[in-house]
Amino acid sequence: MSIRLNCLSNMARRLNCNFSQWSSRVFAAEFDSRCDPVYFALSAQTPAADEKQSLLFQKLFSQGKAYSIHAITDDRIQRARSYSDLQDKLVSALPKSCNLLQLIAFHPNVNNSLVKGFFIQDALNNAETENMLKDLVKSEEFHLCTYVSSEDGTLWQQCVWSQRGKECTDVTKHYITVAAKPEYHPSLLNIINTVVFYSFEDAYRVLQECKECIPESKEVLELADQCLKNSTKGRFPVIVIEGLDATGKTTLTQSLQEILRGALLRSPPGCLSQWRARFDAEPPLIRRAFYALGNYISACDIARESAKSPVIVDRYWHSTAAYAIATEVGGALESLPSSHSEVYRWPRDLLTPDLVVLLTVRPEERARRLRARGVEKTREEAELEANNLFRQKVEEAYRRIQDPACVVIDASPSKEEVLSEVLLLIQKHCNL
Ligand SMILES: Nc1nc2c(ncn2[C@@H]2O[C@H](COP(=O)(O)OP(=O)(O)OP(=O)(O)O)[C@@H](O)[C@H]2O)c(=O)[nH]1
Ligand SMILES: Nc1ncnc2c1ncn2[C@@H]1O[C@H](COP(=O)(O)OP(=O)(O)O)[C@@H](O)[C@H]1O
Repeated sequence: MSIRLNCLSNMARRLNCNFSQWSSRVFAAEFDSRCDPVYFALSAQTPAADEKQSLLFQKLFSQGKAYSIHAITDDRIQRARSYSDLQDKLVSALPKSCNLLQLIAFHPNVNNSLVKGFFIQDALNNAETENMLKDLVKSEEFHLCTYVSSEDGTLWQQCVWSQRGKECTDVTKHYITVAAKPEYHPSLLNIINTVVFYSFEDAYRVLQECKECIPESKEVLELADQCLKNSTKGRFPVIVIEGLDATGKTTLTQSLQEILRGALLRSPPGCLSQWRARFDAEPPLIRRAFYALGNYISACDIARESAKSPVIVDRYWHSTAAYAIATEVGGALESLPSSHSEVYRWPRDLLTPDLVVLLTVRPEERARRLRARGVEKTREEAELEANNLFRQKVEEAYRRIQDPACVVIDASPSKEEVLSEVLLLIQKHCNL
């Protein structure tokens, strides 16, 4: 089967669907964030013998008809929001006979090359599925493919894409081949300046790009404009208390404020509280940029207050980075970036605290305290409750952040015991 690449590339260019971005990528179809994805790639030529394809066939293509769909717009805000909307639409509209997998298309070892989409297995080969997907493609900038096996059992991808209602009628097929498992889980390519931000400018730029679609961004940017980008810490110590919900941060920080006669601050700062729920509803790119700017605005308050007294902060950059990394990185705990990875690097332009204390509590004790407190959990905390692996990833990401690293404290004992241990720590680290 000769592949008419030239024709396809010309057509792709005409349809603003840069074909080469697909043919040179590896695809990772993830059944469950707890196990390794299945990796495959497109091949312009049919390899002589590809016995491994039968494994691929078993895992991905033997469950009825298969499709893949990706948002292809170059606008990262629109792509992030389209992906989030697409997920909601697929979950609600796909026939029950379908199995929905996350599908990542990426260039191995190229940061930010990752395009997220979905792989759909339709066990009953339901015509309704294809019609529903084609309707989706007609309304958005999506790249829709179907997968077919020919008489000799080889697997092919047929691309059917649309440019807002103009469906391409000429389909071309590409041979699918098994791809080697990359050195790192592909989600690691999507962390730096996509879900974790290492400079004020990078976070600020994301919200600037949101001004049209999220008007509240303008007010957040105005507050960020008022903060000094490189806030310099005053002469008094700055102590950050970190930990999952219900580890005792609020209780401890209030006691520390009284005893040290200090200022008690938090991130995101109170001035952003009114918009928190609004940005929590946005995809990670936007949400994490919001929390990142919250840290810079808090840093401005910390700089001012630390000129007058010790400052205690309830959550700061460790929370922002740990939750973002743990949410983004799929696969087992081992998939997390290694301890020396640059993703754990403190932002050079963010005020650095003198001491960061990470409170840890046994899961059952934490659950007891959450119940006792009775406060509504954030979506992320509900996820922590349900997903032990996610909780382990958040805690491990906290521990891997350096400069400054967390000092880990077992916060299971009584409030008084935890308080006295942390006071000793502060005395030792901050000469207070
Ligand atoms: N503060 C903060 N929270 C984040 C961030 N990223 C995600 N979150 C979520 O927001 C939740 C905590 O929000 P907070 O306002 O700190 O709630 P809280 O009442 O201080 O939580 P606890 O005091 O830990 O119970 C976390 O459990 C995460 O689910 C971040 O960068 N900063
Ligand atoms: N050391 C402790 N031992 C027992 N209960 C605690 C302790 N610290 C806090 N609590 C209780 O656990 C619940 C959660 O504490 P809180 O300070 O709100 O945690 P966080 O701010 O980390 O979410 C509260 O009801 C609080 O009274």
